[in-house]
Parts: sequence; structure tokens; C-alpha cells
Amino acid sequence: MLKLKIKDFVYLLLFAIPNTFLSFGIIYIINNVLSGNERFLKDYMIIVFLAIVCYTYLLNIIFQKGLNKYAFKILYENEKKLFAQILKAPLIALEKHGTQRFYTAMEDLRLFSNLPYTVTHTVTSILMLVLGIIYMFTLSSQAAAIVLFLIALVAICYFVVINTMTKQVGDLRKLNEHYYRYVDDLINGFKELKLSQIRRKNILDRYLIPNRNESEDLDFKINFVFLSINLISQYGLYFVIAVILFGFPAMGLLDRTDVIAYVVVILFISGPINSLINLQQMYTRFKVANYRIKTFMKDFEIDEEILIEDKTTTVAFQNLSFNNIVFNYEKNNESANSFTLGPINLDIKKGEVIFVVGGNGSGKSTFINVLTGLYKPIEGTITINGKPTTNSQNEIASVFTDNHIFSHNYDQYSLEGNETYKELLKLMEMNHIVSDDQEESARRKFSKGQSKRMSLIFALLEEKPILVLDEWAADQDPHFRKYFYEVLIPKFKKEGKTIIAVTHDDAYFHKADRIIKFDYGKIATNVKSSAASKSTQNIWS
Ligand SMILES: Nc1ncnc2c1ncn2[C@@H]1O[C@H](COP(=O)(O)OP(=O)(O)OP(=O)(O)O)[C@@H](O)[C@H]1O
Repeated sequence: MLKLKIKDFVYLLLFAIPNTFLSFGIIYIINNVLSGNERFLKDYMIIVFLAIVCYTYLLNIIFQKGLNKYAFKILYENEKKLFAQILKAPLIALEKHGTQRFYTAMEDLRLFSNLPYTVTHTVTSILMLVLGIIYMFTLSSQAAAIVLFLIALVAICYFVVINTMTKQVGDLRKLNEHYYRYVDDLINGFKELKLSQIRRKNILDRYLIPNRNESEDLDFKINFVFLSINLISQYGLYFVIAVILFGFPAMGLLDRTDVIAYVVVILFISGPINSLINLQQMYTRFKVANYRIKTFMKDFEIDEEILIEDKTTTVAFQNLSFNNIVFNYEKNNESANSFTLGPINLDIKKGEVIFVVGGNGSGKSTFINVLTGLYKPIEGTITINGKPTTNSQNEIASVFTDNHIFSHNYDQYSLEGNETYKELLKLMEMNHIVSDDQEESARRKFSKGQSKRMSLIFALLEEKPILVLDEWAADQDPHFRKYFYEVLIPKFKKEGKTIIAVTHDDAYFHKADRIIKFDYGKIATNVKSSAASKSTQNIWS
């Protein structure tokens, strides 16, 4: 997803080539002035020298500005792409890979903002190195060949040591992955940890501390090796200089003037050499990050069918049917779980109140996720008003068991000055808690039961014909639960809403038109509520 185009390389070379030649012009002048070359000891030479310095400075400023702009464009564009991708991804992908993956992908992207700088440094360093070596060859080919050989030797030593570290770096990454899981447990399970000294002691003594100890040792080893190897490249340079200063004149390869030129060139190219050696680590990190971003994009691939816009909204909702619908977790996420929902055949008519019941793990929530289009069935079709659909979001508003109140209003309606909203606050007995129509007042921290009431208000404001509620009343006090089943549901029904509610409240089964009971992923009972309430016992047996 992050590639440099040919156009970018041309832009890069347009900067790098003149920049390298000008920088090299600087050492060329230094060399000749130091060695007392008559042609360079003229008065105007200082002006030439300063002019080159100023020109290179300006060239760098202009280029760096463009580069910065480009780097941030890459970063922010890809961040936006990442958000778009995750919002289009199916729920099952998020459940399978976890939200953590999203955060690491963001971190990896941040790393890529360094890509243009790294490439620029690589190109300019290589050019500088090549020019330096050519210059040395023009003075003495034998001496230059020896210097080249010595530089290569230092570089080989460096890469051999670095490659032996790959395994340790991988081990450290694994340790850190475990570490982040413990951190996650510590933050999200803080209350549970506070309540148990044993748990606190175990997470610290058995997991966090051993993990940190192991990481500390490995981190130290890796860093020490990197430090030592960087010193090799630094001290290896002194070794090369010693050969030039003492070895070459003794071997008769260079005279004094050329020795000065060689030393100046070596000092000048030592920067690019060190940069190239250090940049190698950056390329390894880019490779890993690129792989991780690619797998992230693949794992969160968009299901084209889900993106197809449904046009059913133009016709008023009449009925929704499940025709031989089958859903399976195993087929969707390759896990060992073999839970299968279906085959389900079901008709839901406008204005019906349906209670979905069943034991824990019988498939109620899975059914709701298929119904709302969050899970894609592996077989069968869902039809709305007789037309097959893969996307029922235009018809369904829902409140899930783990409801979430957004920090901002992402919906089409506005709360401010909204009379329906004010009425709903009263209807849901929330008008004493939320005293005005401001967004902030509706999006603060509520008690669990209150937050469910707010979510129901938001779902009703969507004005969709079907209302899906997953164990909505479970968090309500007895008074409001009774009010919900005896007043609210009949009121919504009267207004033409179709209600599909997952519930365990058998005392109110008679308030539904129909009871659908799930058992091992299949519809075991699908009866009129009058029949069900006469024999509630039968429903649960
Ligand atoms: N994301 C998932 N990946 C794999 N298996 C899952 C997933 N979600 C649920 N299951 C499994 O599917 C089965 C049905 O779960 P589901 O949540 O639909 O049950 P439920 O009837 O809503 O239960 P409860 O009353 O406890 O909420 C269970 O065996 C559960 O372990």
C-alpha cells in the first residue's frame, strides 16, 4: 500500500544528484586549499565556497519541505484508508483478529512516514560514497581498491552480527506481545484485580515480572550488540585512516598531498557510510511493518456484497423472511468452534412483536447478528418485501446487549430543538436525568440501565420500521421492566413498529405475538405467545 512511484524517484534524483555534486565540490575545494594548490588559493575562492554552501543549504531546505509534505500526505492518507477499511470490514473479522490489530497497524503506518527520508538518505549516501571512491581512484587505483576492501570488511562484520540478532529481536517482539496482553488484563480487569490479592500477586509475580525480567535481559543484549557494532563502524574508520596515514606512504602508494586528500574524503564519506549501515535496520523494520499492514488489509478485506446498497427503503416495509439460512463460525473464522445456526426458515410481518428465547449459547445473539446483516450467512437468502437482500440496515435499528453511546452524534438527526427527542426522554423516564437537549448531556456516563434507555431513544430516533433488542430489559429495574413490556412494547406496536426482542423474561411472554425458541442453533419452537404463555413450562423444557 506504500509505494514510491517513478515520479517520486525522478524528483528525488533531481535533488540528490546536484546536492551530491555540490557537497562534493565543497570537499574538493577543501582538499585543494589544504594541499596548497595554486589555482585554489585565489581571493575569489572564498566567495565560490560560500556560494556553494548557501546554494546547497537552499536546495536542501526546498527539498526537505517537499519531502515533509509528501511524507505526511502518505501517512494521513493511509490513516484515512485504514479507518475506511475497518468500517467496511465484516464484524466476524474484527471479532477474530481483535481491535489490538488496528492499533498495531496504526503504529506501523507511523513508521512509514520515515520512508521518504530514509530513501533520500540512502540515495544521497550512496551517491556520495560512489563519488568519494571515484575521487580516490583518480588519485591512486591501488590505494582506492585497498580502502574499498577495508570498508567492505567492516560492513560485512556489521551485517553478520546484525543477522545473528534476528532471532533475538523476534523473541523480544513475542515477549512484548505477551506483555501487552497482561497490560490489557491489568487495565480492563482492574476491578477484578483489586478484589483479589491472590490474583494481583499472580499477575505480577507469575506473569508481568518474569516477562519484564526476560525482556530486560534480551533488550540489554540486543542493545549492547547494536552499540558494539556501531562502535566497530566508528573505530573501523580509524583503522582505515591509520592504513592511509602510515601504510600507504610507506608502501609508496600515496604521496603526502594525496594522503591529505584521502583522509579528508574518508572523513567526509564516513557519515554516509554510517548512515547506510544504520538505514539497513530501518529497511528491516519497513519490511516487517509492510508485511503487517498487508496482512491487516487482507484480514479486514471488504466483502463486496455487503457494500451493495439496498434500495428497499423506497417501499414501506411489509415482511422479512429467512429462507434456509445457515451460518457457521468455523467457516467464517477457521476456529475449532463448530456452532452452526440454522437452517432457519422464518417469516416476520410488519407490526409483529417477536420474543426470541433460548438457553445460554443456543444461538440467539448469532441469529440477531445474521438478522441485522452483521454476519453473512453461508447458505440461504434473507428477503425483505420478497426481494433478496444482503443489507437490512435501512429497515433495522438495534440496541445490543453491550450497547455503546457514541461520544458524538454520527446520525442524521439532531437532538437540539428536537421535539420527538424531548418526548422520548419523558417516555423513557430520562427527562430528570437529561435536563436539556444538548448533545453533551446525552453522551455522558450513565448507569447501565440508563445507558440502555438512551440507546433505545437513539434507536427510535432513527425511525426505522424494525426494532431489534438484545436482552434490553435485563438491566432495567422491576418497575421499568414492567413498564417496558406492558406500556412501551404495545405502544411501539401500535405505532407500526416490528419488534424482535431477545429476552429471558418469561413473566412477560404473553406480551409478544410470537415466541421463537432456539436450541442448538435451530428454531425448536415457533408459536403464538398465547400458546406459549399457557405452557411457559413447555417452552423451557
Ligand atoms: N465470535 C464467535 N466465534 C466463535 N464462536 C462464537 C462466537 N460468538 C458466539 N459463539 C458461539 O456460538 C454459540 C451461540 O452463541 P450466542 O452468543 O449466539 O448464544 P446466545 O443464545 O446469545 O447465548 P446467551 O444467552 O448466553 O447470550 C455459542 O456456543 C458460542 O460459544
